[in-house]
Amino acid sequence: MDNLPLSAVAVAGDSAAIAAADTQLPLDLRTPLRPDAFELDDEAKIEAISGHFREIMQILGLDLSDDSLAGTPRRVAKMYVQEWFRGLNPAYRPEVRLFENRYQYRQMLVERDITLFSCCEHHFVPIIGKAHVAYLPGEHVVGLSKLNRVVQYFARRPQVQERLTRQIAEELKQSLGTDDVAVLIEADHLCVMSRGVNDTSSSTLTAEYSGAFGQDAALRQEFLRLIGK
Ligand SMILES: Nc1nc2c(ncn2[C@@H]2O[C@H](COP(=O)(O)OP(=O)(O)OP(=O)(O)O)[C@@H](O)[C@H]2O)c(=O)[nH]1
Ligand SMILES: [Zn+2]
Repeated sequence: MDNLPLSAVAVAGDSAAIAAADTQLPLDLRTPLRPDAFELDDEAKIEAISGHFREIMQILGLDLSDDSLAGTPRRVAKMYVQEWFRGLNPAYRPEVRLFENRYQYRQMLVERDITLFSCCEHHFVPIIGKAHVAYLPGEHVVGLSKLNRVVQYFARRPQVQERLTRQIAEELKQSLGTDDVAVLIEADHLCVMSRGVNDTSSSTLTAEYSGAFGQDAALRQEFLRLIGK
């Protein structure tokens, strides 16, 4: 399995109907995935990726018999499947539990400075930043940690920041049962910082305002004030 060619991985799922990811999102917001994306289980993916990463290291001229390098292919494969790209798998989509809004809290609720760790899908290097999300509660409120979990689920994929921002907003709208949602992401892209233009001071801000946040400039201003912008 270690050296399973990529073509074999591709052929494996051609005919099977696989639980698709992101079916709750509009087509244009879904992360582009192959139909056979979940044919291999996590362990099989780790084995296959280890083999390919070993080849990459060998091509670079690294001696894999060295103690420090020997375990790297498997370490990288585990990191990809179990951590960095965990959010590709709909099995890990967080369950967002709602509670009755028993105190009739009607003002905006903001969860700010949510740690965001993602991966640039163009260069496969980290995107590191913060997400701020807000919503206006109706009859229900959400457990706070679920807001962080939704951010993390979509962040743990190969991403572009624009799609990440809109995926989070759309998921929150659906799971909270309201259009009144705001998402703002500020992030550093290692592809900009460490290579190419090598700019270590610029950062990228993206925002999505829907429902009342889209219509009411004062509400948007209040959100920006609360997150310190
Ligand atoms: N819009 C957008 N672009 C991104 C994001 N992450 C990386 N990029 C950009 O994707 C672009 C890829 O452009 P290419 O010209 O194909 O790649 P490249 O030759 O490596 O480009 P340079 O980074 O300019 O060296 C670069 O301009 C990146 O800065 C993102 O989240 N959103
Ligand atoms: Zn990049």
